[in-house]
Amino acid sequence: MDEYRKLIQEAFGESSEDSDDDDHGQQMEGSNISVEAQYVFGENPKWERISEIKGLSLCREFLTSDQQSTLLASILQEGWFSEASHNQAMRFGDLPPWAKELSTELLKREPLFNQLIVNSYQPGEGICAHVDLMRFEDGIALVSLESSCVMHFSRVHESTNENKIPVYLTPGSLLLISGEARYKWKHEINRKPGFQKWDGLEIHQKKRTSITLRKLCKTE
Ligand SMILES: O=C(O)CCC(=O)C(=O)O
Ligand SMILES: [Fe+2]
Repeated sequence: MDEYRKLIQEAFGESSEDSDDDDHGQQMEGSNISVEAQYVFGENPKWERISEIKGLSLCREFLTSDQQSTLLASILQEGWFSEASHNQAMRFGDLPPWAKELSTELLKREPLFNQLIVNSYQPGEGICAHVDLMRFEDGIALVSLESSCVMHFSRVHESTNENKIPVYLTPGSLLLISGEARYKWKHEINRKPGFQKWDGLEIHQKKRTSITLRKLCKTE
């Protein structure tokens, strides 16, 4: 489980601002994290590093199917997507309890994330290549729910369609994006017919939901 702690620290840095807070401080201590992380992830969470891209790590079985259903039910209850034309919700500051739980209980990140985006994609909908805004700190956590998809990474200055690195996101997976992966690579999801292929097979598209957690940079 040390690997898990190392990944979290690599992606989000040391627990800093709250280190004088006893509860929070303790959570980043080695043994506690092992016990709790084991409880949350089961015995063998499988972390993969995407070797071509520094700062990108993927855990395909981050959430159990029960945890995925609970999260989706919580999002549904928010009522953000009750109208078909609504496909994105953004929250700043105090996040809803389920998002806090995702961030504190599962990611062990202190201080808390204070920005949340939930994207709801119909089949065929995706997101254009982009680097997340600089007003967010390094270290972005992305949870993928419902339909599997392939997210493509390309270097910031690369304008051709070559050299894209595909990352396969199955339901319940967690992607940690930091360092070069966050600043030197763009990410995109092209769900138009023909683009969503993995292992030579086109992915059968259903609705997809993603949750991203970030921290706003401090404004001095
Ligand atoms: O939906 C996704 O998986 C990606 C979302 C994303 O890149 C973003 O909100 O910045
Ligand atoms: Fe993004």
